[in-house]
Amino acid sequence: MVATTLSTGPSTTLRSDHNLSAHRSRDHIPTITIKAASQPPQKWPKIRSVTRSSVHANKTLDGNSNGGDRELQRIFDDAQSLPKPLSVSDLSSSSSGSRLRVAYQGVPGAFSESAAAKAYPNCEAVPCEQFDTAFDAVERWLVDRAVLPIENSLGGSIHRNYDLLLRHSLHIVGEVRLSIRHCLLANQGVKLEDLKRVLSHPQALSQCENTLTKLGVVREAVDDTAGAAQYVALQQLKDAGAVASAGAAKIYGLNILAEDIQDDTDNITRFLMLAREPIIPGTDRPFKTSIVFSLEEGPGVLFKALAVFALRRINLTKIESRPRRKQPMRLLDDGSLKYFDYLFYVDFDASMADENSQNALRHLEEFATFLRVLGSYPADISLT
Ligand SMILES: O=C(O)C(=O)C[C@]1(C(=O)O)C=C[C@@H](O)C=C1
Repeated sequence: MVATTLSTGPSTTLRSDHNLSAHRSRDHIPTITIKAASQPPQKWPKIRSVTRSSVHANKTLDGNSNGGDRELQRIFDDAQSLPKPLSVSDLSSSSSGSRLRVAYQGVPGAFSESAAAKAYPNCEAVPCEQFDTAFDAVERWLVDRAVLPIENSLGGSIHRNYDLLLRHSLHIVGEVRLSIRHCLLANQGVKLEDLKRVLSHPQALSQCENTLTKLGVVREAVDDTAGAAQYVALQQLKDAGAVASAGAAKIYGLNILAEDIQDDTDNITRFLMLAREPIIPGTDRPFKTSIVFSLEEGPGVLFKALAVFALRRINLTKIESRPRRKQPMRLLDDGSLKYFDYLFYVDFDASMADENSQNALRHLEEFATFLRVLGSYPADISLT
């Protein structure tokens, strides 16, 4: 028996136990839950330390007399296991030669899993129940990276994930763009006209708005596209379908009723790769940098902030504003009430190794009330 968690909407979470005997091939794939973060799945080495400093603190020398060689070996082993700054070469494999473990939200067959495979072709993709769990898994050294969808060409920004970037202190070390091709899946023998409801991730449902409206089905939001497919299969639903990938159809033994059902053929999602340590930015290839900042109230302040880039001919590729959660309202010096303090997330086409970028951020720092560099990383210039 495996516990599967499906969220049926923003506020309700449905937890049900399913017998996976019909799907034995997936039994071995551990999905990380919040609880599992403190009890790693058995095939992973037991992780005792969770921070860089506690890694150091745990390494004590053995004072035994016959331990000279052993001691040296241990020091050597310890040195090998200490975290090293990531370099660009770490983007496709782990420096120790072992497979990089990449956490993603969802179950096998989710688009985030494909994004992990695109970014790190030989990685071990580790399914997590929630994005928070994926972040946690990196922070607790259970995995090496997390993958996070951040924006989509049809649906726009994934706001919640912007908030997560700020709440955690992981670094952006890469990005990938993935072409998202949605299929309508159902159990064998179920026809299009039998469908009364369709389950999927809210982003996926909104990307297929036109098709689903034409079908006149009820839409039900769940945690991820592949999770929807898994649920439809496990429950052997006859009146429900799932919007998910062709890969998910294969994994969960579903039939593809319709292909490419997204509103636009070119449906692209941009994912970010996150790590505990930043990579050393280079200038040998196109780099992007992501920052977040806040500003004082006043006319033209945002204009001034953006000018620090324009003056240096730095191209901005994205700007997103989000209300500051902890301080939604505050009193200004003149006694008036300011309703929302905003955080501005900006991506620009330059590496932090460029003096030009460093000068721009130094300039911005002079008047920003808060500034954080989220990461400087190689731009994904591949065709999706
Ligand atoms: O549900 C999935 O398969 C995901 O990987 C999540 C997600 C998203 O959050 O945007 C990823 C890509 C698609 O845009 C639809 C859903």
